[in-house]
Amino acid sequence: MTPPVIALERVGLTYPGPPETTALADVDLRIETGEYVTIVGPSGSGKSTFLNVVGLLDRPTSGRYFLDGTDTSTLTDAERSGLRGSRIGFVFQSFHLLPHRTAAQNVELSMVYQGVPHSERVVRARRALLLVGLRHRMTAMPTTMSGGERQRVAIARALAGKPKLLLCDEPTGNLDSATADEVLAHLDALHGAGMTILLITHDPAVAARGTRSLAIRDGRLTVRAPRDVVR
Ligand SMILES: Nc1ncnc2c1ncn2[C@@H]1O[C@H](COP(=O)(O)OP(=O)(O)OP(=O)(O)O)[C@@H](O)[C@H]1O
Repeated sequence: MTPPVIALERVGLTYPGPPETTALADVDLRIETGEYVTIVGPSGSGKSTFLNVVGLLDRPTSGRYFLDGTDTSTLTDAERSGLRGSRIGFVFQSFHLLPHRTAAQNVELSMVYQGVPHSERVVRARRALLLVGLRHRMTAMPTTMSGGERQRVAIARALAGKPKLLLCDEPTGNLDSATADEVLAHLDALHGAGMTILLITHDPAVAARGTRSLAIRDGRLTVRAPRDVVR
């Protein structure tokens, strides 16, 4: 049987401080392949902390986290980095593109760390950029691109690494609402093609795009209504 992409068992994270702060408490969550899960919460509710744990950037201080069936608590930092690079694609609010590289180079360079040979990097980058509708912008510099185009490059970059999980942190936070809709439509299409997506946001309208929506408050997850009830 295929393990869930994500399984969190009573995961908690307390920052030592001072003052000591419990940012995540007793989080249980399973995300199966192909789900589109959104987590919505106000400022300070624990969204970044949650994302950092799921993205293997921070270690929980209690509980266990399985990624694709691997118990991440038993891994060294180097093993965690390797797993992160091979399984997770990140999309951030502020795009994080290299300003002096073309769209295609930005996507290609993301695969260097994974050890993908140059010729394959070129092919994969092209394919990923086509997938997000950027055939005509492959050689453009990020500074000449709109916010929506930049975010689509960032999505292409995340996809090129062939991740099992796409982790999106406020992916539309820097975009006007029409552009945000375009980017969300691309995420819908990726989900339709089978990608597993976990998206964190403070915006309930963005959260409603997921097929399963959870709320986070004071570091605790609670269930929200599914997409067709929220809309
Ligand atoms: N490095 C840290 N050390 C101590 N406390 C922290 C640290 N990072 C976050 N916190 C605290 O943990 C709690 C959760 O913070 P977190 O950044 O995860 O929330 P958030 O929902 O992402 O907020 P925002 O939407 O404003 O980014 C808050 O009380 C915050 O002050």
